Amino acid sequence: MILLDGKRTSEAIQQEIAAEVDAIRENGGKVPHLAAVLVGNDGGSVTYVTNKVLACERVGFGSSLIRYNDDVTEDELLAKIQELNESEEVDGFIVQLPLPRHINAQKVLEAIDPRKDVDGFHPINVGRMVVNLPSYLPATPYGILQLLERYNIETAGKHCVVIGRSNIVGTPMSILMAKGGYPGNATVTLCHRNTIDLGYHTRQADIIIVAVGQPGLLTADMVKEGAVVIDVGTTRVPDASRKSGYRLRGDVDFGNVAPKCSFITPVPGGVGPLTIAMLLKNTLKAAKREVYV
Ligand SMILES: Nc1nc(=O)c2c([nH]1)NC[C@@H]1CN(c3ccc(C(=O)N[C@@H](CCC(=O)O)C(=O)O)cc3)C=[N+]21
Repeated sequence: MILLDGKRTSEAIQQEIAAEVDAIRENGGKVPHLAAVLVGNDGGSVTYVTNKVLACERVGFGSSLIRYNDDVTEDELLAKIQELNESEEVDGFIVQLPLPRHINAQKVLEAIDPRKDVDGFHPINVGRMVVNLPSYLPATPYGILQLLERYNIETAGKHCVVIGRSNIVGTPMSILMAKGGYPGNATVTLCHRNTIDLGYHTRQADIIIVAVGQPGLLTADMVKEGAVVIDVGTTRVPDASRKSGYRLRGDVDFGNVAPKCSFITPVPGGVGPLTIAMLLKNTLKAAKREVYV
């Protein structure tokens, strides 16, 4: 069993990005700038956005964090997005999800200029991804592709079972794994809450990618010997023995599943850190006008 070290892989990618930023600066260019819009005080969201801003500093990007209370109006948010769309300084920005219920998240995402949509959530970027046009890939699936590639995991002709059909992970992941090229060329099954007998599907899988947010969903009896298991879940569960009062749990029963695997990601330290690295990568591409020329 080989642990897919997301933290180390993320650091390697961030070093590559930092080297490019140094080169841009030495050539008198403008360093990339990422802005993040955060609404409310949800613990997870604050942690992720803070990590994103810290990562920007590490690689030499400019960054700004724009915070609002839960009671911000949709119009206020849309006005800020307009400003970020027009900003000469900001190359890319994200609006952290989830948003409060009184705000139409889809409307907000569609207000983002696709050229600055470094999350890759705008329907234009999703559509371009599907038909193989240059686009910003959503950071979590993009990070998983990097992990497969950097560990030289064979995907062609393999049976890949994706569990979860969210817009930001499961659905794009299933599409990307089925595409031509490496990593890709897999035979893909997309499972979700209406799937009958999930284990029937997962037991046939060479690669399982689980993105549900249900701690311990994937158990050892559901996994074939030698499978590759990618755990996207990061649910906070109460833990009185921790200073923080919680710990992170993935969607995989790691202790029992890991011994059966050829490769497996831990939580924390697996997919999460890659998500941040690939957001930076997309911001670098935005600054270099690589996607939309
Ligand atoms: N517009 C938008 N874009 C996102 O990319 C987005 C979002 N909204 N909303 C929430 C989800 C979740 N997400 C994570 C990012 C990093 C970690 C991460 O770094 N996790 C660390 C641990 C962090 C900790 O200690 O809590 C790890 O797994 O090792 C996890 C989850 C991005 N998301």
